[in-house]
Formats: sequence, structure tokens, C-alpha cells
Amino acid sequence: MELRHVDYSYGASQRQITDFTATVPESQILTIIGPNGAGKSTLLKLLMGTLPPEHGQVLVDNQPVAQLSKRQRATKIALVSQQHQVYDEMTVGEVVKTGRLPFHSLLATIPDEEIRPFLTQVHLEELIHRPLQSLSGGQQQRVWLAAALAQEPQYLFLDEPTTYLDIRYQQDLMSLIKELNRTQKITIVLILHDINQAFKISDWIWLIKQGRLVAADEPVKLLDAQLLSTTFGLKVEIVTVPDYGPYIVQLSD
Ligand SMILES: Nc1ncnc2c1ncn2[C@@H]1O[C@H](COP(=O)(O)OP(=O)(O)OP(=O)(O)O)[C@@H](O)[C@H]1O
Repeated sequence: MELRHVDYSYGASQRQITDFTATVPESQILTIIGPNGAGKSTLLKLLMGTLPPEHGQVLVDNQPVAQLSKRQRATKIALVSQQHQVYDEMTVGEVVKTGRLPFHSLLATIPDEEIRPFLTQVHLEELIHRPLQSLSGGQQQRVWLAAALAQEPQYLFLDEPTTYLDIRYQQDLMSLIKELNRTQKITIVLILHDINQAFKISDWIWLIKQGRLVAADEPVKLLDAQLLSTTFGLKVEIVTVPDYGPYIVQLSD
């Protein structure tokens, strides 16, 4: 999957993505980081084909993503976002079945057996008949992850999946994402606000600012206080924490 010289603007006044060229590394974990408004979510939408590039191309398996039908896209790319449409009364099983809709026309015709493996992958198989609303935030996020996995995607996109989760659930979700990537070789594209989390989990990072790619590299190559300070517009120091490793501290003056 790649972007070639992509430009995008929501309105006439300002360009949100400018001449963006980059390749998503296959079977790895890529995280997009940058300050608020840098264009991270817009990039995800361009990669998913939900926004058309103004100029340039977005290619999936060497084919413009725009040429894929909605159903084809749904079996290649799945998204877990930070907020979900709330379906009253829906059970965990029914939510996961929504991920099977690219393969069926009706939720009611999908047997429980078909979705059990996806719940097993997120370690929630015993909750299949529980109402979604009765679960904790962290468990609900894992249900949405199971629904995305039920699409059997080649690419799994997660837009700030740990927002609203406490630190314990954040770590659990990050470990699960890593496990899915390692065991199933799914290409993961993440947006994370916590840069230390990004540096810890990623194989590759895109650092972006004002809609432009500042750097694309392995995390260890981007551990540069000057580069991070300039990109985020605030003072950054990198310290070494025993039993953790390098830790990026953002200082507000
Ligand atoms: N639907 C929209 N209409 C107009 N402008 C938009 C729209 N969505 C985003 N923008 C603008 O595009 C720019 C990039 O937004 P985007 O949400 O992609 O950034 P982001 O890096 O994901 O930000 P954040 O970290 O705050 O979530 C911002 O200036 C934003 O105000």
C-alpha cells in the first residue's frame, strides 16, 4: 500500500495533505505520529479510500484504492476507531457479526460458529451473548477489534484505539495488537497520541507535520530530541529509564 505525491484539501483555502509519498511496510506495525491537526486521520481516510486524493495516487496491491468496490475494500482494510456508533441492545456476537457483512447480506443468517474464532483471538469468547453495553471500555474496544478481524483484512487500521482507556487496558490492547501482527502477519497502521507508546510498539514510524511527511524510519532512528521538538513545536528531552529504555519527555516551557 502506498501514497504517491498525494495532495488533499477539505476546502479551497488550505491544503491538509501536501505532496505525500510513502509506502506502508507490509506485515509490520506502522504508527503515524504528529501534532494535533497534522493530518493523521486524513491520511488514514485517504489510505482507506474513503477520501479521494485531489492529486496523486493511493495504491493497494498496485491498484488505485478508488477502483475497488466497497465490498472489496472491506475485505482488504478494516478500521477500529476511537468512537463507535452505539447500538442499543446489541450483543457482543452481533457486533462481531457486523464485520462479516462483506461476506453475507444479512446479520441474521450468520451463525455464531463463524465468529467464535475472532472472539477467541481477542480472548472474549465467553462473552458472546452479553450485551455490548454491559462490558468495560477495554472489553468493548476488544469487541470492535474482533469485528474488524472478522473482515479478515490484509490491513488493520486503528485510529487512537487507546483513547478513553486507562493505562492497564492500553497496555493490554497494545500487547494484543502486537500478538495479532506477529501471529497473523496483518499489516497494522496506527495513529497514537502517546509517542512513547508509538516508539515502543512500532516497526516503522511516519512523523508528520502540517500535512507533510517529515521522516519515515525505524523508531530507533527517530529518537532525536531536536527533530521531535521541531515537529511537535515544544521542547523534548530523551531520558533513559531503567528497565524501560529511552523515554521521550515533552516539556511545556
Ligand atoms: N471534515 C473536515 N472538514 C474541514 N476540515 C477538516 C475536516 N477534517 C479535518 N479537517 C482539518 O484538516 C486538518 C487535519 O486534520 P486531521 O483530523 O487529519 O488531523 P490529525 O492529525 O488527525 O489531528 P488530531 O491529532 O487532532 O486528531 C486540520 O486542520 C483539521 O481542522
